[in-house]
Amino acid sequence: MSTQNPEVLFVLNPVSGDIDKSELEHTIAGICAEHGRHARFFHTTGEQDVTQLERTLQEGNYQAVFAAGGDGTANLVAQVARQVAVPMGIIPLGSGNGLSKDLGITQDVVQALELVWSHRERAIDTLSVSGHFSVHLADLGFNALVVERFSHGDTRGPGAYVRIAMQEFLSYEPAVYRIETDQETFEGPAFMVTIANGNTFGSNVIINPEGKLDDGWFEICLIEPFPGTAALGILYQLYTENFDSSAYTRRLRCQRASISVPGQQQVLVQVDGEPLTVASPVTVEISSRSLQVLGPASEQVDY
Ligand SMILES: Nc1ncnc2c1ncn2[C@@H]1O[C@H](COP(=O)(O)OP(=O)(O)OP(=O)(O)O)[C@@H](O)[C@H]1O
Repeated sequence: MSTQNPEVLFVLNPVSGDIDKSELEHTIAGICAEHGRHARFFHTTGEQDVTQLERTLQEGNYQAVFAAGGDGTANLVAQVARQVAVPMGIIPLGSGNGLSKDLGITQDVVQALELVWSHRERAIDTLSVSGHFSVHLADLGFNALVVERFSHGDTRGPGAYVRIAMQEFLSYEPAVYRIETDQETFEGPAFMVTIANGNTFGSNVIINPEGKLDDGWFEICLIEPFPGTAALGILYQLYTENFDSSAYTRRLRCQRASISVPGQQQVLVQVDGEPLTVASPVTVEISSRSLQVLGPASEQVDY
């Protein structure tokens, strides 16, 4: 169907966040039409989405592309949007929606749709984690294991993370990591090692409070092993509250890094919520201001 109105593509993930999205297309299309935009939809399948989305964006003439899902959907849209140079926004419809929170995007779906006609466009950094695109947070260690278990479970939503974390914690043994960055070297045990472009996990844990999405740097945030007496409090904080004042946190700020687990050929890494097994060492590189994003027009936050 041809239209005079600028077209906006919405990438809908039908399974994200355990949210029923059956009425959503109708709502989005109606609100967009009221504001002189023509909404089109791309439904993710979980298979070949990068290739299919790239083709869809190349064949169309889209003013913007919106990820309507969680952080995995935002990662998919970001890697393709960057490739085809179309700005992206996020309609938060996942379990955690960490990147949308870092961008100051409201978690109210209808309000977030205002980004279609009222926004501030900015360029943010992106990362390559052993060749895998990351725009938000990746990690090795405990959280990667929880994400991997979560991905095999049949329940989505934040409650499932907490339940799995509690189960896994009881038998978890922190590994020893060797981290070489362009600034310094660290070697020692860690409970988890987060590679942070952004600040905040979907659970609202601020793992990297000083990080900025557009400063050309990323942070490696370590949570070092903690005594058993502190365990429950830390675990609770990690999945429910801010975690920026812990005595067990260390940060390495850098532009390049290599992370290995001595004695292991392969390691489990979660990248923007997706679990992957990659060869050790894990290499991390930054592409400065390589992705155009649409944040709130009123947003004063310096990200
Ligand atoms: N049609 C589909 N059927 C099954 N899985 C899908 C489908 N479309 C996408 N996926 C999978 O959904 C996952 C991404 O979900 P997403 O991260 O957006 O939501 P979430 O995990 O609920 O939220 P968050 O990451 O914010 O916690 C990817 O693993 C992707 O392969």
